[in-house]
Amino acid sequence: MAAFEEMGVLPQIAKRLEELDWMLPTDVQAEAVPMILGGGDVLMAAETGSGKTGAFCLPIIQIVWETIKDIQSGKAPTASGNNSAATEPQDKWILSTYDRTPAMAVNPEGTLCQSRDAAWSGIRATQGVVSKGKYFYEATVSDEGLCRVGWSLNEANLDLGTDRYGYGFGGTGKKSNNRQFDDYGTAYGLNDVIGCALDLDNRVISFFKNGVDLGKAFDINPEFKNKALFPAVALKNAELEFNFGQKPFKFAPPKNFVAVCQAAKDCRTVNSNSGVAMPAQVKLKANAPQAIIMEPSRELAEQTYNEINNFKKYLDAPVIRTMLVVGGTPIKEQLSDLQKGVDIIVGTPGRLDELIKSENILLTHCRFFVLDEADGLLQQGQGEIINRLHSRAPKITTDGKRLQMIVCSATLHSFEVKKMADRLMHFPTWIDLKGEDSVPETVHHVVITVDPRTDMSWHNLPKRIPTDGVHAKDRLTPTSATPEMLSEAVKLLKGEYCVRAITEHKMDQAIIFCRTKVDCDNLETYLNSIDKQKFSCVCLHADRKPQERTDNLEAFKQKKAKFLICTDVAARGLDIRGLPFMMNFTLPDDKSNYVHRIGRVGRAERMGLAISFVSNVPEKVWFHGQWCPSHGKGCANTKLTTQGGCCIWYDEQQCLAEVEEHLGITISQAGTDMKVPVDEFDGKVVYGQKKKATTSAYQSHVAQMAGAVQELAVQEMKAQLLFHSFANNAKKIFGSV
Ligand SMILES: Nc1ncnc2c1ncn2[C@@H]1O[C@H](COP(=O)(O)OP(=O)(O)OP(=O)(O)O)[C@@H](O)[C@H]1O
Repeated sequence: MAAFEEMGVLPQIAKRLEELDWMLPTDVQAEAVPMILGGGDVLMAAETGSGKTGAFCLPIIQIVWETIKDIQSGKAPTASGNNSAATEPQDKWILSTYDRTPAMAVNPEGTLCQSRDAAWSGIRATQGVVSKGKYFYEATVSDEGLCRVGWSLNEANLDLGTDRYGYGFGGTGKKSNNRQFDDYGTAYGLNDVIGCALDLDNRVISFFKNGVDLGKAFDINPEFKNKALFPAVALKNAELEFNFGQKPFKFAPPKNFVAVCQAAKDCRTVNSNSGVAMPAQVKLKANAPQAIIMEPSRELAEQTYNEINNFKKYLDAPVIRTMLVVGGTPIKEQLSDLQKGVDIIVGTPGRLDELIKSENILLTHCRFFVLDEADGLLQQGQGEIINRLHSRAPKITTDGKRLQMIVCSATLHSFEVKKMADRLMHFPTWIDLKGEDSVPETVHHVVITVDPRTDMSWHNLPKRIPTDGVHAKDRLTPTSATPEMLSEAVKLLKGEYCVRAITEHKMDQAIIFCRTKVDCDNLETYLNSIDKQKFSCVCLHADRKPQERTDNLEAFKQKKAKFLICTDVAARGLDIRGLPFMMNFTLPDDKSNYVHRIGRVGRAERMGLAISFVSNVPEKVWFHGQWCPSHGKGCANTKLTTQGGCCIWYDEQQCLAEVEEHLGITISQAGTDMKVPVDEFDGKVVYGQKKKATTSAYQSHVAQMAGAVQELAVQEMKAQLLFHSFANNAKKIFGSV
């Protein structure tokens, strides 16, 4: 418990972790938790099973709880984002975090404001100018959306230009005062720079677009002669960056005009709506979560959702409300749950996108956007949804804090992820505990070659696994070694080898990954046909109904079924405590999925064995691309894709070479007797159990350090001798030293 509290984790959360037997943070947690608590975007890459889920869930739960607690207790946030009831700086020209509408977010520096609300939001500066002088400031449109910029009195409403106290110039090319919208200048948008000129001597307001003078926009109402005018802006789903003169203007101000921040003291006024802390202006909205966590599969979303509910057990006043948003569940239920209120949402991309697009989930309060298994999400083609959600989320929250993006996976080193990070993240910190993709030491992984030319047992197997039908139209004669016959034989042998491996290692729990859904179904049929008890198994793939998927995964976790047969949908993230074995019936198409698949074992320091069956003859397999009208369901087009069909010749040896090159290792081979080569240490390992130290940790540490300590002693001795000879020589030359 102390270790997590030392990292800044709340005692209520640390108490729960102790009950979960999490005595120490894992390496990635020790790095990531303080980083995320401190704010900022984080990219974390750490081995499978290294605790990444906890690394991002714990700080998010804590910050969401603290934020809601502050808002409910009326502690107003300050521009700097902390919650002290401090006043705003009286001498600086910044955007006021108090004189604004709740949905208008401001960055801690007070120079950038943004609203993602469907309604207009407004804000004014902390200071204004009065009586005489010619003043100027610039506003740059830094994100698409609607905006009106200009000047207004303190009593103006924040929807600039909709009453007589405000004077605005909108992106639609219209000026606005007293709800009068007239054509003026030209329209403006993303990256345009609007110069706002206020001539108090002649009582005139004018605007500039990218340095071009658009002429007089308003004569200021003489009634306001002794009233201060403040820089002001109204936004609708847009973002604007202000320069009150603290840095060089992009376009020179007109002659005799000075930056508004250079106004003489007697011509400046502090915004009375600003300054001392106001009652909390930030209001919570039922369907506006503080955190959105995106997962690549419903199983992983459920798992993370359950973990969060687990971690927050002792947090109350406020209770953090969580919600699972995945496809395949009635949307009506989700809509009513959203109206009851939610603070953290865990979901899959499709359903999240649907509910956010329809504004059933609002992003106005979202301060965490998490992409778990990020490279997997990009591989699934979810990049567009990620961009869309990110663009709709405010980059600065309503209490002045920056949106935090957390991106994690065990295999993050892909160009796609780096490109996305550059595009969406704000100076992210990389927490990279393992460099390129690697396999945890707790995973023993081996390859078993499948060669129907040397192992002829496929000719007379007592039971044959149903095969995937790609050779249904081929003439297969067992005596002929045609590519088609050998390919079909590979399929038969893999079924046999799977049974052989289970028997040899007395497997009582294993995940078996197949390349296609039909392979999963065939293997399930085959194992059940041999011995429903000894080989009890369930399937997990996208063609199974959501409820069946949930039930099957639960049956496997409860050990009611010994084997979980699945496609890559389960490759990432699934956490089955102490899982001892996994098998690759066929290697995955994507080499990074190899790490994710075998990473289902060897988690939380427990040992695991991963066996991959790799054919060394080409195998004809299904490949249903976009062109397949049935997306593979009941497809019988056994032609090759090059002939408009849905099959390819799969070169598994090539896949293996890519995996080995990707990991920079040569994966050890085992024989068709399924015996796994063990070194002297491995012989003592029990898969599924924690690594037993062969000696006490201290002894093995001492043994390990002995050489280095010895070397140090020798160096120390040499240094002493050198010093004495130096001292003696110096004495001879200079007398006493
Ligand atoms: N600090 C800890 N102490 C003890 N066990 C932990 C700790 N952190 C996580 N675990 C356990 O380790 C297992 C793996 O954790 P987790 O699923 O978060 O790993 P991961 O890095 O997300 O794996 P993957 O890359 O496969 O998604 C889980 O069973 C979890 O309960």
